[in-house]
Amino acid sequence: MKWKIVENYEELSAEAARLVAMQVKKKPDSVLGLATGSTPVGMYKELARMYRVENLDFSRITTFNLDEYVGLSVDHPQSYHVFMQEHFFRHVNLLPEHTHIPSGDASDLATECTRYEQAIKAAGGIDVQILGIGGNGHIGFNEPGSAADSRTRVVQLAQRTIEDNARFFSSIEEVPTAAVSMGIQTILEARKIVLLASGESKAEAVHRMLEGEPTAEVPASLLQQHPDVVVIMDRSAASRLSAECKETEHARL
Ligand SMILES: O=P(O)(O)OC[C@H]1O[C@](O)(CO)[C@@H](O)[C@@H]1O
Repeated sequence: MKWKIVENYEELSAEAARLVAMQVKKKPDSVLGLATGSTPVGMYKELARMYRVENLDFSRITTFNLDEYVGLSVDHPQSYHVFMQEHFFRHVNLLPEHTHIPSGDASDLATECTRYEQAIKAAGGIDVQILGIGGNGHIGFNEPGSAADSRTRVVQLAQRTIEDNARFFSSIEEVPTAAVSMGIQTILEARKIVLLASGESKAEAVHRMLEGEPTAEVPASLLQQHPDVVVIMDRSAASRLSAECKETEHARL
Protein backbone atom coordinates (compact mmCIF):
# COMPACT_ATOMS: atom_id res chain seq x y z
CA MET A 1 0.00 0.00 0.00
CA LYS A 2 1.11 3.57 -0.62
CA TRP A 3 0.14 6.49 1.55
CA LYS A 4 0.35 10.24 1.70
CA ILE A 5 -0.07 12.42 4.78
CA VAL A 6 -1.44 15.90 4.09
CA GLU A 7 -1.92 18.82 6.48
CA ASN A 8 -5.68 19.02 6.67
CA TYR A 9 -9.07 18.13 5.23
CA GLU A 10 -8.86 20.73 2.43
CA GLU A 11 -5.61 19.25 1.16
CA LEU A 12 -7.00 15.73 1.46
CA SER A 13 -10.05 16.68 -0.62
CA ALA A 14 -7.93 18.40 -3.27
CA GLU A 15 -5.53 15.47 -3.54
CA ALA A 16 -8.38 12.94 -3.83
CA ALA A 17 -10.13 15.04 -6.48
CA ARG A 18 -6.85 15.36 -8.38
CA LEU A 19 -6.50 11.56 -8.54
CA VAL A 20 -10.10 11.11 -9.70
CA ALA A 21 -9.77 13.88 -12.30
CA MET A 22 -6.58 12.26 -13.65
CA GLN A 23 -8.49 9.01 -14.11
CA VAL A 24 -11.45 10.76 -15.79
CA LYS A 25 -9.13 12.52 -18.24
CA LYS A 26 -7.04 9.42 -18.93
CA LYS A 27 -10.10 7.22 -19.52
CA PRO A 28 -13.27 9.28 -20.14
CA ASP A 29 -15.49 6.18 -19.93
CA SER A 30 -14.06 5.08 -16.56
CA VAL A 31 -16.11 3.21 -13.99
CA LEU A 32 -15.78 4.88 -10.59
CA GLY A 33 -16.70 3.28 -7.27
CA LEU A 34 -18.05 5.95 -4.94
CA ALA A 35 -18.39 6.29 -1.19
CA THR A 36 -20.66 8.23 1.14
CA GLY A 37 -20.03 9.47 4.68
CA SER A 38 -18.66 12.89 5.55
CA THR A 39 -15.08 12.23 4.43
CA PRO A 40 -15.51 12.38 0.61
CA VAL A 41 -17.80 15.44 0.67
CA GLY A 42 -14.89 17.87 0.11
CA MET A 43 -13.63 15.74 -2.80
CA TYR A 44 -17.07 15.85 -4.44
CA LYS A 45 -17.17 19.62 -3.98
CA GLU A 46 -13.78 19.99 -5.65
CA LEU A 47 -14.79 17.69 -8.53
CA ALA A 48 -17.93 19.78 -9.03
CA ARG A 49 -15.73 22.89 -9.18
CA MET A 50 -13.49 21.19 -11.75
CA TYR A 51 -16.58 20.41 -13.85
CA ARG A 52 -17.80 24.03 -13.66
CA VAL A 53 -14.50 25.82 -14.07
CA GLU A 54 -12.27 23.37 -15.95
CA ASN A 55 -14.89 21.48 -17.97
CA LEU A 56 -13.98 18.13 -16.41
CA ASP A 57 -16.33 15.87 -18.35
CA PHE A 58 -18.33 13.12 -16.60
CA SER A 59 -20.72 12.45 -19.50
CA ARG A 60 -19.24 9.02 -20.28
CA ILE A 61 -18.38 8.07 -16.69
CA THR A 62 -20.26 5.29 -14.90
CA THR A 63 -20.51 5.14 -11.10
CA PHE A 64 -21.31 2.44 -8.55
CA ASN A 65 -21.83 3.35 -4.91
CA LEU A 66 -20.64 1.07 -2.15
CA ASP A 67 -23.79 0.80 -0.10
CA GLU A 68 -27.27 1.85 0.94
CA TYR A 69 -29.27 1.49 4.14
CA VAL A 70 -31.88 -1.26 4.22
CA GLY A 71 -35.41 0.08 4.49
CA LEU A 72 -34.81 3.66 3.32
CA SER A 73 -36.58 4.68 0.11
CA VAL A 74 -34.56 6.46 -2.59
CA ASP A 75 -36.07 9.80 -1.53
CA HIS A 76 -35.52 9.40 2.21
CA PRO A 77 -33.41 12.40 3.31
CA GLN A 78 -30.79 10.15 4.94
CA SER A 79 -30.62 7.65 2.08
CA TYR A 80 -27.36 7.48 0.19
CA HIS A 81 -29.39 8.08 -3.00
CA VAL A 82 -30.27 11.56 -1.73
CA PHE A 83 -26.75 12.07 -0.32
CA MET A 84 -25.17 11.43 -3.72
CA GLN A 85 -27.63 13.70 -5.53
CA GLU A 86 -27.00 16.53 -3.09
CA HIS A 87 -23.25 16.26 -2.84
CA PHE A 88 -22.25 15.20 -6.35
CA PHE A 89 -24.63 13.97 -9.04
CA ARG A 90 -26.68 17.13 -9.46
CA HIS A 91 -23.55 19.28 -9.70
CA VAL A 92 -21.90 17.51 -12.66
CA ASN A 93 -22.89 16.12 -16.07
CA LEU A 94 -23.13 12.46 -15.07
CA LEU A 95 -26.01 10.77 -16.89
CA PRO A 96 -28.58 9.44 -14.41
CA GLU A 97 -28.62 6.07 -16.19
CA HIS A 98 -24.86 5.80 -15.60
CA THR A 99 -25.14 6.14 -11.79
CA HIS A 100 -25.79 3.06 -9.69
CA ILE A 101 -26.62 2.68 -6.00
CA PRO A 102 -28.04 -0.51 -4.48
CA SER A 103 -31.72 -0.36 -3.56
CA GLY A 104 -32.14 -0.68 0.16
CA ASP A 105 -35.90 -1.01 -0.15
CA ALA A 106 -36.06 -3.70 -2.86
CA SER A 107 -38.70 -6.32 -2.07
CA ASP A 108 -36.14 -9.09 -2.65
CA LEU A 109 -32.79 -7.92 -1.31
CA ALA A 110 -30.90 -11.11 -2.23
CA THR A 111 -31.89 -10.66 -5.87
CA GLU A 112 -30.95 -6.98 -5.65
CA CYS A 113 -27.45 -7.92 -4.40
CA THR A 114 -26.94 -10.38 -7.27
CA ARG A 115 -28.24 -7.82 -9.77
CA TYR A 116 -25.79 -5.22 -8.43
CA GLU A 117 -22.79 -7.54 -8.77
CA GLN A 118 -23.84 -8.40 -12.33
CA ALA A 119 -24.21 -4.71 -13.20
CA ILE A 120 -20.64 -4.01 -12.03
CA LYS A 121 -19.35 -6.90 -14.14
CA ALA A 122 -21.39 -5.83 -17.18
CA ALA A 123 -19.85 -2.35 -16.91
CA GLY A 124 -16.38 -3.91 -17.12
CA GLY A 125 -15.49 -3.71 -13.41
CA ILE A 126 -14.45 -0.72 -11.32
CA ASP A 127 -11.40 1.29 -12.42
CA VAL A 128 -11.00 3.41 -9.28
CA GLN A 129 -12.79 2.74 -6.00
CA ILE A 130 -13.02 5.57 -3.46
CA LEU A 131 -13.28 4.44 0.15
CA GLY A 132 -13.68 6.04 3.55
CA ILE A 133 -12.90 4.08 6.71
CA GLY A 134 -15.07 3.50 9.75
CA GLY A 135 -13.72 4.15 13.24
CA ASN A 136 -13.82 0.35 13.67
CA GLY A 137 -11.92 -0.24 10.42
CA HIS A 138 -14.94 -0.99 8.25
CA ILE A 139 -14.90 -0.30 4.51
CA GLY A 140 -18.24 0.19 2.80
CA PHE A 141 -20.45 -1.36 5.43
CA ASN A 142 -18.21 -4.41 5.80
CA GLU A 143 -18.03 -4.55 9.56
CA PRO A 144 -15.35 -6.38 11.60
CA GLY A 145 -15.65 -10.11 10.92
CA SER A 146 -16.62 -9.68 7.25
CA ALA A 147 -15.13 -12.43 5.12
CA ALA A 148 -12.36 -11.54 2.68
CA ASP A 149 -14.30 -13.28 -0.09
CA SER A 150 -17.61 -11.52 0.63
CA ARG A 151 -19.61 -9.95 -2.18
CA THR A 152 -22.59 -7.58 -2.27
CA ARG A 153 -24.99 -8.68 0.45
CA VAL A 154 -27.15 -7.54 3.34
CA VAL A 155 -25.05 -6.75 6.41
CA GLN A 156 -25.98 -5.91 10.00
CA LEU A 157 -24.40 -2.69 11.22
CA ALA A 158 -22.09 -2.74 14.23
CA GLN A 159 -23.26 -0.81 17.29
CA ARG A 160 -20.33 1.61 16.85
CA THR A 161 -21.38 2.36 13.27
CA ILE A 162 -24.96 2.99 14.37
CA GLU A 163 -23.64 5.37 17.05
CA ASP A 164 -21.22 7.06 14.63
CA ASN A 165 -23.99 7.63 12.07
CA ALA A 166 -26.64 8.73 14.58
CA ARG A 167 -25.44 12.31 13.99
CA PHE A 168 -27.17 12.26 10.60
CA PHE A 169 -30.57 11.21 12.06
CA SER A 170 -32.80 12.92 14.62
CA SER A 171 -32.38 10.03 17.05
CA ILE A 172 -30.32 6.86 17.28
CA GLU A 173 -33.52 4.79 17.06
CA GLU A 174 -33.98 6.05 13.49
CA VAL A 175 -30.61 4.73 12.25
CA PRO A 176 -31.19 1.61 10.15
CA THR A 177 -29.55 -1.49 11.61
CA ALA A 178 -28.77 -3.12 8.26
CA ALA A 179 -27.43 -2.14 4.85
CA VAL A 180 -26.78 -3.53 1.39
CA SER A 181 -23.02 -3.31 0.88
CA MET A 182 -20.49 -4.35 -1.72
CA GLY A 183 -18.35 -7.07 -0.15
CA ILE A 184 -14.63 -7.08 0.55
CA GLN A 185 -14.00 -9.19 -2.53
CA THR A 186 -16.10 -6.83 -4.67
CA ILE A 187 -13.96 -3.93 -3.43
CA LEU A 188 -10.68 -5.83 -3.92
CA GLU A 189 -11.59 -6.45 -7.56
CA ALA A 190 -11.39 -2.72 -8.32
CA ARG A 191 -8.27 -2.00 -10.36
CA LYS A 192 -7.21 0.87 -8.11
CA ILE A 193 -8.37 1.89 -4.62
CA VAL A 194 -8.11 5.34 -3.04
CA LEU A 195 -8.92 5.40 0.68
CA LEU A 196 -9.50 8.71 2.49
CA ALA A 197 -9.15 9.17 6.24
CA SER A 198 -9.60 12.38 8.17
CA GLY A 199 -9.55 13.14 11.88
CA GLU A 200 -8.37 11.69 15.17
CA SER A 201 -11.36 9.30 15.36
CA LYS A 202 -9.84 7.34 12.45
CA ALA A 203 -6.25 7.23 13.79
CA GLU A 204 -6.44 3.82 15.44
CA ALA A 205 -8.19 2.22 12.43
CA VAL A 206 -5.60 3.76 10.07
CA HIS A 207 -2.74 2.45 12.21
CA ARG A 208 -4.19 -1.06 12.22
CA MET A 209 -4.94 -0.92 8.49
CA LEU A 210 -1.37 0.02 7.54
CA GLU A 211 0.73 -1.50 10.31
CA GLY A 212 -1.30 -4.40 11.66
CA GLU A 213 -1.56 -7.96 10.40
CA PRO A 214 -4.29 -8.34 7.77
CA THR A 215 -7.34 -9.57 9.66
CA ALA A 216 -11.09 -9.68 9.11
CA GLU A 217 -11.37 -7.94 12.50
CA VAL A 218 -10.08 -4.79 10.78
CA PRO A 219 -11.63 -5.06 7.30
CA ALA A 220 -9.50 -2.20 5.89
CA SER A 221 -6.34 -4.21 6.70
CA LEU A 222 -7.45 -6.73 4.04
CA LEU A 223 -6.61 -4.04 1.47
CA GLN A 224 -2.94 -4.93 2.09
CA GLN A 225 -3.37 -7.78 -0.40
CA HIS A 226 -4.40 -5.38 -3.21
CA PRO A 227 -1.59 -4.30 -5.58
CA ASP A 228 -2.68 -0.67 -6.05
CA VAL A 229 -4.03 1.10 -2.97
CA VAL A 230 -3.36 4.75 -2.13
CA VAL A 231 -4.29 6.07 1.31
CA ILE A 232 -4.64 9.82 1.65
CA MET A 233 -4.89 10.97 5.24
CA ASP A 234 -4.56 14.16 7.22
CA ARG A 235 -2.19 14.63 10.18
CA SER A 236 -4.80 13.74 12.78
CA ALA A 237 -5.75 10.48 11.05
CA ALA A 238 -2.01 9.68 10.83
CA SER A 239 -1.34 10.53 14.48
CA ARG A 240 -0.99 6.93 15.68
CA LEU A 241 1.29 5.72 12.92
CA SER A 242 4.82 4.75 13.92
CA ALA A 243 7.60 7.24 13.21
CA GLU A 244 8.98 4.81 10.64
CA CYS A 245 5.67 4.69 8.80
CA LYS A 246 5.35 8.48 8.80
CA GLU A 247 8.90 8.93 7.56
CA THR A 248 8.59 6.45 4.70
CA GLU A 249 5.37 7.98 3.41
CA HIS A 250 6.97 9.79 0.47
CA ALA A 251 9.20 6.89 -0.43
CA ARG A 252 6.15 4.66 -0.55
CA LEU A 253 3.96 6.87 -2.73
O1 LIG B 1 -16.62 9.50 6.40
P1 LIG B 1 -17.35 9.10 7.63
O2 LIG B 1 -18.63 9.85 7.79
O3 LIG B 1 -16.50 9.14 8.83
O4 LIG B 1 -17.77 7.60 7.41
C1 LIG B 1 -16.82 6.60 7.27
C2 LIG B 1 -17.40 5.35 6.73
O5 LIG B 1 -18.64 5.11 7.27
C3 LIG B 1 -19.60 4.87 6.27
O6 LIG B 1 -20.26 6.07 5.96
C4 LIG B 1 -20.56 3.88 6.74
O7 LIG B 1 -20.80 4.09 8.08
C5 LIG B 1 -18.78 4.42 5.13
O8 LIG B 1 -19.47 4.43 3.93
C6 LIG B 1 -17.64 5.35 5.25
O9 LIG B 1 -16.56 4.90 4.57
